[in-house]
Amino acid sequence: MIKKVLTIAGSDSGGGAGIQADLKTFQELGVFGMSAVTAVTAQNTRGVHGVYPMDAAAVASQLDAIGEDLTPDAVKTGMLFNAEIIAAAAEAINKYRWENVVIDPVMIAKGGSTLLQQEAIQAMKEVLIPLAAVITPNIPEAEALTGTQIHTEEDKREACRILHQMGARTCLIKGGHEENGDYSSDLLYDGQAFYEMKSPRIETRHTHGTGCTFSAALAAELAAGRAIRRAAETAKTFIQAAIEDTLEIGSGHGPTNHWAYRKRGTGI
Ligand SMILES: Nc1ncnc2c1ncn2[C@@H]1O[C@H](COP(=O)(O)OP(=O)(O)OP(=O)(O)O)[C@@H](O)[C@H]1O
Ligand SMILES: Cc1ncc(CO)c(N)n1
Repeated sequence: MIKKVLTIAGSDSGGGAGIQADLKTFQELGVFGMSAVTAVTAQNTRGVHGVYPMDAAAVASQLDAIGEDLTPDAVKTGMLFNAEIIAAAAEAINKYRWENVVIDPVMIAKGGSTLLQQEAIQAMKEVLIPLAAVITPNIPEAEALTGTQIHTEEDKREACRILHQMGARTCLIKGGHEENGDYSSDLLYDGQAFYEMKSPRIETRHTHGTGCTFSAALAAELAAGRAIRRAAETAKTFIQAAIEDTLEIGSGHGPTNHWAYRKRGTGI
């Protein structure tokens, strides 16, 4: 049976993040990708030139079109931009009873551009986080959502506990932004136990779209029926390969290599 995964996210004209990263990742992991576009961004490896959000009604209409015909086995959200679009996403998830919901609470692009309005953070906490099978913040996003500061391992654990109390069934804080030089370590908490996934930090500037790619891989694996830890481990292996096997595209922060994981597995 073909598994279907829906991404509700923004378009990245540069092809490395957003909807484009999600659909490429879904394809690589053997699931059928679908998308509801929340915003069009004009972006390349040097930065964001423009952000053009969709009307929330246009997002709702895309979600209804999918919901009436093509039940997804997992859903991921990325850039949602404002409270109205967050409400439209939450409404569809509730209405169609979609499961395996991965919330990647995208807020700011690596160059500093706003991908989520500050005043929408409250809406994310109230209507979206309670629907999350997994939430995958990076460290600044976890800080913004919990109102804490994360410096130590214990700070990360505390942020995970808070996000779990807010209603996310699993919290997975990504360590790409950590100051610690040797490892990139992600922390998973399911309300009972902590589970750390650690990989050697790769020295590179080509990390555009790492978060989108990671959460898309996680959603694809959940759709395929994997348990959360196993899905997260595959997502970690997928992103490690994608960063390591660099493409050297563009003059700024280039995209990751979405086909590196498959290439390694099959010897292509
Ligand atoms: N230099 C690196 N070496 C190894 N792994 C990395 C590196 N940078 C990020 N990662 C991994 O990539 C995944 C995404 O983490 P990150 O914290 O970069 O997400 P993000 O900030 O949301 O990304 P983006 O906003 O660019 O989409 C995590 O699994 C993290 O451990
Ligand atoms: C559209 C979009 N979504 C997410 C990110 C975060 O990487 C980005 N840069 N652009």
